[in-house]
Amino acid sequence: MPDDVIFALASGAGRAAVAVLRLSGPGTGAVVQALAGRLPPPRHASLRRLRHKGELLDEALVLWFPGPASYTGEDSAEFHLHGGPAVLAGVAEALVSTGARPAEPGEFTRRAFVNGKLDLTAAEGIADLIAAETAGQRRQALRQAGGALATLYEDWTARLTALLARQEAFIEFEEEDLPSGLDDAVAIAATTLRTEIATHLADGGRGERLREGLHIAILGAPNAGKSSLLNALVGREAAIVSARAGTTRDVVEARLDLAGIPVTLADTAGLRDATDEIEAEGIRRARRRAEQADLLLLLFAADQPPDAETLAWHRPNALVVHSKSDLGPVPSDGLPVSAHTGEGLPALRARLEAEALSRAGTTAETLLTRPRHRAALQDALAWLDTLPSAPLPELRAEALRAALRAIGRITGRVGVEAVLDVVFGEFCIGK
Ligand SMILES: Nc1nc2c(ncn2[C@@H]2O[C@H](COP(=O)(O)OP(=O)(O)OP(=O)(O)O)[C@@H](O)[C@H]2O)c(=O)[nH]1
Ligand SMILES: [K+]
Ligand SMILES: [Mg+2]
Repeated sequence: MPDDVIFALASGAGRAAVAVLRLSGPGTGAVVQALAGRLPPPRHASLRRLRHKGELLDEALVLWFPGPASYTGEDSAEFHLHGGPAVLAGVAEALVSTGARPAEPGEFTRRAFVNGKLDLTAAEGIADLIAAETAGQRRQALRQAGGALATLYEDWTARLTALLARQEAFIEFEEEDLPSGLDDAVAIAATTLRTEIATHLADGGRGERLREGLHIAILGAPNAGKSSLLNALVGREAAIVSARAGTTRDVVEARLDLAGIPVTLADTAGLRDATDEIEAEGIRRARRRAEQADLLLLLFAADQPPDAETLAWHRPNALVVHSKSDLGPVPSDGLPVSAHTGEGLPALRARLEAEALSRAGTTAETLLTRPRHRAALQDALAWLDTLPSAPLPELRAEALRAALRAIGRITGRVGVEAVLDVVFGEFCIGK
């Protein structure tokens, strides 16, 4: 258990009207007293003069949060200072001279986890909430920080623990002492659990995609109007547009918010057999980006015949867009769009929003959000899958224990020891 007092700026860096400095650790009360005199009443903002070596540093609001009813579970405090660099430097220096030290990244939340204030998924939710750029991300992060995933996984953990307890009892006691069919009951309950975990996993990666953002790449022949379309969709001149074929070389990225889902839209080099070394590298990058993208926009310009290079990218995740629709009639197999007149842009945007919503999370469900959740649940599922064919009760118990450990890795609460209490507490077998 760490007993040093840590401190950090909780508000953003830079000059500001108010800067919030946060402290945590068992010695926090003494540190606050050293700077601010007597402690304010718990959880009430009090105006205090902060002094160090006789010098006035600032007049600040001081909040005192005695543990365990604090964010970290430890004694904690906040100074709401005037947000100037000299004030912050002076207070930081004073804090260090009292023995406090600057916090490591994430250290407050880490201490909260160590003190049982939240599980790992809630801690991840808090990190995601701070990083959230769109409303969709914010909703998902808030749900996770509020314990939605923890509740789901803890429910599974509790049920697995109960199953393991029964399975252990089956091994421990003579069969005639137990209700008949107990082993079958374990098998049936395990199958139900298995189905729930499998359903949770079969989410199409929507929660992860909402957290990480969706990648859309624009592909097409040189001069198909890719850069013009990117600029039109994001409403600024993000990429260079010119009448010369082969203008774009590097992948040009712009961020978009589509129905609350963060999207990185990538403009790429026009696809063709390039002889120019730099252009050829640009086309390699375009192809690499296209391979990684969640969605492809294939551009075919009304004034050019469809090119084989772009047609080759016709895949299930590709949308056909007929660009420069102001220049003439276009086929009906795609979306007509003109970056010059704006024709078709609202329809394209609506289509992209629908595609984004179908691929990324919605607000109603509790979705897993990180590859580590997925990996651990797949591991748990694989162990549950061994149950029906495991020839011995001991092996079935081992499989249940391994599944429990896998889910315990997600929440950070492994808790396999708890099973012993359940075995001898829940089962009064009369021995
Ligand atoms: N009439 C018309 N011209 C367009 C439209 N979109 C782009 N253009 C023109 O087409 C030319 C090429 O546009 P770009 O956006 O640079 O095309 P690109 O596909 O990015 O080209 P590369 O980067 O060279 O592969 C420019 O002269 C644009 O002004 C459109 O919707 N209508
Ligand atoms: K061009
Ligand atoms: Mg371009």
